[in-house]
Formats: sequence, C-alpha cells, structure tokens
Amino acid sequence: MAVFTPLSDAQVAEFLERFNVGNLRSLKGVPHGTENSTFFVTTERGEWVLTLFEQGEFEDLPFFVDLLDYLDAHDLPVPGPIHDRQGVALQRLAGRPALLFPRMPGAHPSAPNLAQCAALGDALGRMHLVSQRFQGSRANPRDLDWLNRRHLEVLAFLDDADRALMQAEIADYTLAFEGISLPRGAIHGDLFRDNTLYEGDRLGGIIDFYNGCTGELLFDLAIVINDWASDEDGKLNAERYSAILGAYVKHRPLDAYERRLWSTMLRMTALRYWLSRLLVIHVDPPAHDITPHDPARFRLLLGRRLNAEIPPLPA
Ligand SMILES: Nc1ncnc2c1ncn2[C@@H]1O[C@H](COP(=O)(O)OP(=O)(O)OP(=O)(O)O)[C@@H](O)[C@H]1O
Ligand SMILES: N[C@@H](CCO)C(=O)O
Repeated sequence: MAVFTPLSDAQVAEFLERFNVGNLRSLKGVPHGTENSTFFVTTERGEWVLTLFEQGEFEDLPFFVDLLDYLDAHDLPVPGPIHDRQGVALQRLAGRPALLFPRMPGAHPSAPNLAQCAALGDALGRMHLVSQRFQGSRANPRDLDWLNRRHLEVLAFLDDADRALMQAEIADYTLAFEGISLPRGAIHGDLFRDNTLYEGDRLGGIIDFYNGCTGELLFDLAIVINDWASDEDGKLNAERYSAILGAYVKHRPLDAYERRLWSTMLRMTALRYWLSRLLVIHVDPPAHDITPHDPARFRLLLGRRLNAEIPPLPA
C-alpha cells in the first residue's frame, strides 16, 4: 500500500489548477511503492503521476528536479517534472512536498529479454554520457564511506562467516579504490527492473530517481548488472550481461581503471544492497508496515561474484 496520505478529488482538482495540464477526470492511489504516496491522475489532456514525499531528505528534492529536468531536456526516457504556470515544479499539497509528472507508459519487466536489456544499456550509456556535464551535486549516500561506517551496525546480527566476509570485503574495496579516480557524473543509484517501464521491447521510462546522486558511473552500471543480469541462482547470465554492456559501451567506452575495478565494483554494489537491506531489518525499520526486501539475495550475489569468473567486458 503506497498511499500514506489520502487525497480527495477536490484537493487534487484544485491542485491541478496551478498547472496547464487540464481538469481532473479521475484519481487513483497506486498500491505499489514503499516510500512515497503516489497517485495516477487523469485529465482531458493526459495521464499524470502525483507524488507526495513522505520521508527522506526533503532538502534533496531540488537536486532531483534539476536532474530530471536535465535528463528530460537531453531526450532520456525519464518523467520530467511538470512546472506550474510560474515555472515552479516543487509544490506543497496536504502538508507534504509534492511533484507532478507525466505518466510513463509500460510495465516493469520481471524477466527482461535481450532486446529489453539492450534498450536499458543504450539508455544508461546515453544518460552517463550527458550526466557527466550535469552541474548539480549530491554526494552518493551509499558509497564506500557509508559502507565503512554503517556495516559496523549489522555485524552483531551476522554469523561468524558472514561477519568475516563483510569485514574482509570492505577492507578489500578500501584498498582497491584508494587513490583511484573513476569517471563521475549524475547516476540513478537504484536502477532495478522495477524502476523501469517497458512497452514490449521499448523502454518507456526510467523512474524513481530518489537515490540519484553524483558519483562513479561504474557504480550505477554494476547495480544494473547485478539486478538485470543475474539468474535465480545468482549467477551472471552471459547473454543479458553482454546485451546490456554491449549497448552501453557504444555510448560510453569504459576506461582502463573502470575495467580493472569492474569485478570489485560488482561485489561492492552487491554488498551495498546486502547491507542496506540488513539495516532496514535490524537497525532502521521503516515507519510504514511494508515487507522488507530480502538481504539474502545480495549475500548470494556477492558469493557468486567472488567465486565465479566475471565474463569479459565488451571492447
Ligand atoms: N512517472 C511514472 N509513470 C508511470 N508510473 C509511475 C511513475 N512514477 C511512479 N510510477 C508508478 O508508481 C509506483 C511507485 O512509485 P515510486 O517508485 O516513485 O514510489 P516509491 O514509494 O519510491 O516506491 P519504491 O518502493 O519502488 O521505491 C512505481 O512502481 C510505478 O508503478
Ligand atoms: N532497490 C532497493 C530498494 C529501494 O531502494 C532494494 O532492492 O533494496
């Protein structure tokens, strides 16, 4: 259930008057999502998504608006926030920060085919090409510093083998990344399958940029590979791996440091989700009654990335 703040038709009809999007025809709460209240809004001019922000860093919202405006202006398939008649995107409604977006077409791909993987790699490559010139800045909230700090809070909940693994891995990443500067830019930060929408093989939209930040582009790519190209047993699926990366490098070839650190980055981003999911369960339970994601999935992926050879990167 993802309507934490209910809205009436009258409230939304009045809200829409601030914009040039037409008059309310229907309003429907979206039953997915875990963090924000989301509504599908229909007017005679089209379909829109209204998001009320319930938690998180409200001071980061202008960064997300600027990033989405920028990517939208560069023809990436993202929902560019609708600006009101005065040119302002970030609003307040029912005491919450609010944004209105165009509704992107399509559905989440649970088992993406190779054409869908290639479409994702293509869009991410195009995004990273332009995002290196994005002027905004927001530190990556889940970077290596965060891993180093926050893993200490979950060690007590792990068995001896997992505790030793987590500590050894983080020490290894710290050494591997020391003094190395990888290409940086704005990144999505959480580009899982359920943050994309497809109509057939066409990528209709990349959504949920609320983990967006500026950081290492390779971090984004590794998150994508771990989610999109892992089979049920956690092993890398060579075909999906090649489809995504092959399409990506056509826009942004990887440099020598990125190639050298690729397998480490795959492990680090697997551990990033293992840790964030453990923190949700043991340390920071969500304010709302939602089913937490399973940390074991990313413990499995980490083990696979450690113990199996990573397929070569495309040239
Ligand atoms: N612009 C959009 N176009 C179409 N559907 C959208 C759009 N924005 C959000 N949605 C739908 O609403 C759902 C919830 O939105 P969103 O992911 O922003 O919320 P959340 O609470 O942050 O959820 P999550 O748990 O996925 O992080 C999405 O899974 C998607 O189905
Ligand atoms: N994609 C995240 C949840 C949202 O940040 C996860 O799977 O743990």
